[in-house]
Amino acid sequence: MTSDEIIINGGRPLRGRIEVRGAKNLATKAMVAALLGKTPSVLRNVPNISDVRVVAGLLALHGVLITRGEQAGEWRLDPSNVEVAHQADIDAHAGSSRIPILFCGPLLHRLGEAFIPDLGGCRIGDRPIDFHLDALRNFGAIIEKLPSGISLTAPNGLRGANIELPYPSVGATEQVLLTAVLAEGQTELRNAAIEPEIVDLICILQKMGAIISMEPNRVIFIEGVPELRGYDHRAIFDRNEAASWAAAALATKGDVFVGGVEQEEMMTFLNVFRKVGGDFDVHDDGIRFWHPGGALKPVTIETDVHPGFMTDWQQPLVVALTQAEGQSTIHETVYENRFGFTDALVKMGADIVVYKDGLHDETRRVKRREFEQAAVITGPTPLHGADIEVPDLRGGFSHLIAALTAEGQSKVTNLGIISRGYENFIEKLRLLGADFVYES
Ligand SMILES: CC(=O)N[C@H]1[C@@H](OP(=O)(O)OP(=O)(O)OC[C@H]2O[C@@H](n3ccc(=O)[nH]c3=O)[C@H](O)[C@@H]2O)O[C@H](CO)[C@@H](O)[C@@H]1O
Ligand SMILES: C=C(OP(=O)(O)O)C(=O)O
Repeated sequence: MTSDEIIINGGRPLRGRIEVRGAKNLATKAMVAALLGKTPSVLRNVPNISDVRVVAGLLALHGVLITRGEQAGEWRLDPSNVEVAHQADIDAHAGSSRIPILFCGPLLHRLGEAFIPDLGGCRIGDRPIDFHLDALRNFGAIIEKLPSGISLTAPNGLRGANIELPYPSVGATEQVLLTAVLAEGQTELRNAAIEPEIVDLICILQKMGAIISMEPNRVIFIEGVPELRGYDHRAIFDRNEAASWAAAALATKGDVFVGGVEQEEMMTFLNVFRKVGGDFDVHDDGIRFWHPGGALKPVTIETDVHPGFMTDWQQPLVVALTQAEGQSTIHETVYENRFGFTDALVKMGADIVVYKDGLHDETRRVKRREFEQAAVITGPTPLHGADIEVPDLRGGFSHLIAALTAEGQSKVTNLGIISRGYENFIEKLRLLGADFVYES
């Protein structure tokens, strides 16, 4: 056995308590924001995941001194000596994560130049960066495409801009925020993403001295300031990790208290969880999710930008839907190719049909996006163990859930991808009473 695989004996409910950590989709960006400060920043509740380590490596290459605090998950980031990194060293980070694109604005402000390696992240669609590059050009950046990344300069500095995003992209909104805060003059961003992690990033930037106001209808105003200081901040909890463990509790007919989760950011997920037939109790220190017995019910879900049902939640939930009585439909409107993970579930006995051009009937005639896909899940179908390979982060977690739900033994390989976004998931499985063999 290698440390990249796990053998799971399924069919046992998950029961117990685990804690979620800070969000991958905030902590990594907060680390980049530290580059903008004149003084060191302290970030708490940082998850021990590989995406965080990738960003730490890139920051270190640019001269940021990173030290760990006494408490688990506390990081101090000192940007006093930011410097240009060697392109060859940066190249080593190519394909590792999506976060490097957010270094553009901060490095242009600090150094007047930036080299960004080719991006990684989950392969769930084309994931272009045109909105990022258009916004940066609006601020005054000059961008050159190189064989292994992009190089940027700003010979005349960066100036506030009027930007309207064609779609409320999370990354492009963060790009604009991280660039506008130190740009000269005002920036108006329209059609911005307003995910809770973006609001948390805005809180961090405000602590640093930025002036940012969130207006109705996805408009954000930023008044550039000449300098920013460091921040002290506790990262918002990871909504995706929380929803994943909740889905695991439901699919395995279990009962899991997920500590550190707050209701407000989970509202849309909680509604769906209840409609499917799961139950939950909100406490001050977390949310308990359980399967109350009886049949699960089918649902129709459309993934969307916040406050809609997040695309990252659909993959874990699909496993629970294989156990619902009747036909569920998921319309995926955020990414054009996010159902690849269902092949493994079908191999395990699920009845799932993917419609690559979307599904259009009397209830849904109009496509919201050109590339929509849909999956129809008909249940309940018993799942049986199989050898399966993790395709991407959330798909990988859904494979773990499927193996935990299935009767018999499954071997899940390529586990490393799951460490990109789930801290200590093996230990958490142990805490919840899962039956498995894993050798680190
Ligand atoms: C590290 C991180 O925070 N990842 C999250 C972030 O990804 P990420 O920030 O990459 O996702 P975006 O919100 O930018 O992407 C949404 C849509 O916009 C399109 N698009 C985006 C940028 C661009 O320049 N051009 C373009 O066409 C994408 O192809 C996609 O169809 O938000 C997604 C949507 O909530 C989540 O699934 C990811 O977990
Ligand atoms: C798609 C995801 O992440 P990334 O943008 O880092 O690939 C995710 O977290 O599910």
